[in-house]
Amino acid sequence: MTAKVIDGVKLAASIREQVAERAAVLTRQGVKPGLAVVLVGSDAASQVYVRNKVAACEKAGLHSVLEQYPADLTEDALLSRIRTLNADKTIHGILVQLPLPKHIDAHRVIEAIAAEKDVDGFHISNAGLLMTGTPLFRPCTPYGVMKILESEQVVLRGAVAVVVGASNIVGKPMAMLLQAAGATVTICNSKTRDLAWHTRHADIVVVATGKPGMVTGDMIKPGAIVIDVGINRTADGKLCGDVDYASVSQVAGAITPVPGGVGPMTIAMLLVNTIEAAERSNASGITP
Ligand SMILES: Nc1nc(=O)c2c([nH]1)NC[C@@H]1CN(c3ccc(C(=O)N[C@@H](CCC(=O)O)C(=O)O)cc3)C=[N+]21
Ligand SMILES: [Mg+2]
Repeated sequence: MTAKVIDGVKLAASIREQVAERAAVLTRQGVKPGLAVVLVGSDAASQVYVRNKVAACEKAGLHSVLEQYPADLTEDALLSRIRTLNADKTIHGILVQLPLPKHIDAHRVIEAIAAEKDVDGFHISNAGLLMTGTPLFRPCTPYGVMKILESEQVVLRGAVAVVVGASNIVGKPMAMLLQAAGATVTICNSKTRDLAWHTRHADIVVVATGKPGMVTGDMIKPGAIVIDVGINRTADGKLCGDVDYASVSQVAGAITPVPGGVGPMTIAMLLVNTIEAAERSNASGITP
């Protein structure tokens, strides 16, 4: 069997079109949705990502502000910028690009973002709301994966799902969203004994480990859907995921490629979250 290759670029484009329509409605009502993206330091990959995010905003008719600071910015200075953005009525979403330099406590920074502007969904109150079944913002990458599964018409009720990787930004919220949709979810980690035993039982496998080639074709149930969240750069500068694409694509029913799978969806869902934030502030009548 050769897996269907899921086109994340195309799905992301259609979601961004819907965002553009909602942005136009809000703008006519006098509320231009705004996103602030904050980058500390000059990591090359981070610069590419934040520029892509800002470009996607402009294309969808959102207002965006890119704030770039040198790597030696103090934590206090960053917290102070966040407080200013929290109070800025033209800004509905705030994203602080991770990772942050080591001298800055990322937890403290995330908790400083107003929960109602936390379009990454990383704030503890948003994590708690997701866990208790009343999400405000769903973290963009897992949210994008859910949209992929929906567009592939994957039945989640009663399905067996395995999430490989237990990070706060992907693995754990991914498991929560799958669980809320009725799947039976196992979260595996780097210590899991016999990872293949788990993945072979799964109808849905989501891989977010940061280690290329961790999941191979022999670990996949024939026909399963495999979602590759990994983004790794090979020695020759090419992008690759965490899944061994060559072998898995011979066994899976469907697979997301890297690039062109989950990555573009992450950006599309960031725009969705920003629109939702702006719509909520408009409905509450607080913002101009
Ligand atoms: N606060 C915060 N929020 C994030 O959402 C966040 C972050 N920090 N730090 C870094 C990661 C990474 N991330 C990506 C988003 C899109 C692509 C993407 O569009 N990837 C393209 C390829 C892009 C390329 O060519 O490099 C693709 O997979 O097709 C990748 C990675 C968001 N992140
Ligand atoms: Mg740190």
